[in-house]
Amino acid sequence: MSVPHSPPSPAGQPPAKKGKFATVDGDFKEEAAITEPTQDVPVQPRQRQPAQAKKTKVKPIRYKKPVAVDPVLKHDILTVLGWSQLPAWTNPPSEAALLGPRTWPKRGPDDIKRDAEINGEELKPEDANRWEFTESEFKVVGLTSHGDGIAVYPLDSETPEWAIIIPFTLPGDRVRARVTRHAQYHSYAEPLGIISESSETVTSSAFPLQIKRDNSLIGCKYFGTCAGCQYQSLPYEQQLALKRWVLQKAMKNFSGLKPEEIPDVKETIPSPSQYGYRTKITPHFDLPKQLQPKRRAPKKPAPVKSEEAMIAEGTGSAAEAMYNGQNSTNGQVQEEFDVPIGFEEKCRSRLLDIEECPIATPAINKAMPAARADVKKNIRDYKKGATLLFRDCLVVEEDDVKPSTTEEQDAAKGEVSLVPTKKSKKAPLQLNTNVKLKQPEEHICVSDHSKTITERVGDIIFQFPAGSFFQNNASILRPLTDFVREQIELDAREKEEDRYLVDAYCGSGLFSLTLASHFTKVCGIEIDPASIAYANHNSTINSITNVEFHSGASETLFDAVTKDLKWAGDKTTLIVDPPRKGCDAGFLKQVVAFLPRRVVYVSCNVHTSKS
Ligand SMILES: C[S@@+](CC[C@H](N)C(=O)[O-])C[C@H]1O[C@@H](n2cnc3c(N)ncnc32)[C@H](O)[C@@H]1O
Repeated sequence: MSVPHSPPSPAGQPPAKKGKFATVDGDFKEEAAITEPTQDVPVQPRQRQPAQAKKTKVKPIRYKKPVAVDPVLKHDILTVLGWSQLPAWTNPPSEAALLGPRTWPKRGPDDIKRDAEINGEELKPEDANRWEFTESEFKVVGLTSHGDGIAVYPLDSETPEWAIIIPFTLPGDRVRARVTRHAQYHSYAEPLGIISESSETVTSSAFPLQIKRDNSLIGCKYFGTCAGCQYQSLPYEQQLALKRWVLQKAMKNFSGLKPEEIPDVKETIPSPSQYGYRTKITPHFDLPKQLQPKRRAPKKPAPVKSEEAMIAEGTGSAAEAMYNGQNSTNGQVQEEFDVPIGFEEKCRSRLLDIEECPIATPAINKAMPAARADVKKNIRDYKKGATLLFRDCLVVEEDDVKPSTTEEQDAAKGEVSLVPTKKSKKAPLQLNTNVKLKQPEEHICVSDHSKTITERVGDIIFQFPAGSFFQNNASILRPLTDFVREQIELDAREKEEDRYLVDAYCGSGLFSLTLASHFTKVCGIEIDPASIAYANHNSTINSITNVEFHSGASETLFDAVTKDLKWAGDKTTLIVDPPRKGCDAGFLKQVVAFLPRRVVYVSCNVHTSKS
């Protein structure tokens, strides 16, 4: 997560004072994906089977014409290839040139004959001339802002330098990789093994950092295959340096600021925990092909039976009966489906079966086996694939969610009524305002989107719907909110009775409530009504009385602030923490018109903090 403050000067305004930018680490190294090497160094790139051990079926390389080139990736590639290559970007090689036999190393007729023999296949005459790509050696010379290695390969005489993106590799690595996909301006390859690894001494203008792989640091058995994490093979301080470099590049290349206006990027603030910190994960699963609706056996009208009757005759739950006896255990042997439940595999569009996720909290990892087993056992009950929710939650002394009662009863009990989350159509929840954390603190895992989650940041307790946004790295929340407070630097000339804070995109009130004691009045705005209801509830349970929360789009915020609240810009601090896509242009226009005294911009995607 990047936390720059003092945003770039908006168009038409005097340049922003040269400020400081900092990154706070703690993203899901999205954040968020190796095998046994072909030779000496274990990268954990994908297991390469000895030729005789397995049938080798080389899939044809896919060519996908991209709709638009990611400008950040384009910049990273051209920095490696040299900007003299820019003309090639306006006239990219054709599909035929990319896929043509002269482009990539060829498998000769002997290879094809050998493979056919191994696979027990008959060699057809046309196969003798069939061209297929095999793997090759690549030297990695750069790194994309998303953490993938960039190698350069001579495509043909017209394109002597062509970029190959190879995940899990680092500048300085010599690797074996198999090209799997071409895009219009570069190709993707999956790593097969490291031939020689990056060394500390390697730096270049395209990659100015000194990094060195240390595979003993890898804390997850899926690292190198799962698309979730990129940097586990690097010492943590080098991961932090990489994050800072990404922010520096973004400021230089995408902020629109003149070089003299570009702020210094401070050292990345480390996350107190590097594993076991993530409080939410959402693995998913697809239905096995055999169970997908069009493949299911057509429904026959079946006599309606009671659930008890079905249980008595061993046909399981009513849901199982939907599929016309397909699920019957009545004398038939059921086909077992080992459904992968997890995250996308890097380089391949398929799911990886994840039994544990070491970056998630212990409570989440404890809950995963039973939830996974339940899905696998009851896979026939699902009509389609789904995403599972695992969310870490502090245990409160009493059950915090109570059934809806009358308003008077609720008022008498000191309860506030909350609107249901967008996804749940259930009756409004009633939350207990007397929230006491179980001592010593205990964590559980919650999977129901409509349930209430409890977290603590310093002395402040936060509750929010399990299905709504809350920062995912609990260990970094105190340093993050402290950092934001330090950046505000209220000065003595700001009268205590005249200090206002606007928290745009406030969620369930994280910044409003952790900063409220420094301001006369605080106003938070958030588009998700459920989060707003919980923000109000959070101010109640923490006895914070100088905050008000409004449900609505931040784009409409300043009308309320200037007309209704009558707060002046020069007395108001603005915190902006938008979703990954960044702020809407209308909102930014209003910020410029309002001219707040200071702005703290919290961002999880530095590349959308431009504007
Ligand atoms: C990155 S989260 C930040 C939430 C909060 N500041 C926190 O740290 O917990 C962004 C929030 O913006 C909300 N949001 C998205 N679009 C919005 C809009 N147009 N106006 C107001 N809020 C919006 C989302 O619901 C989400 O809660």
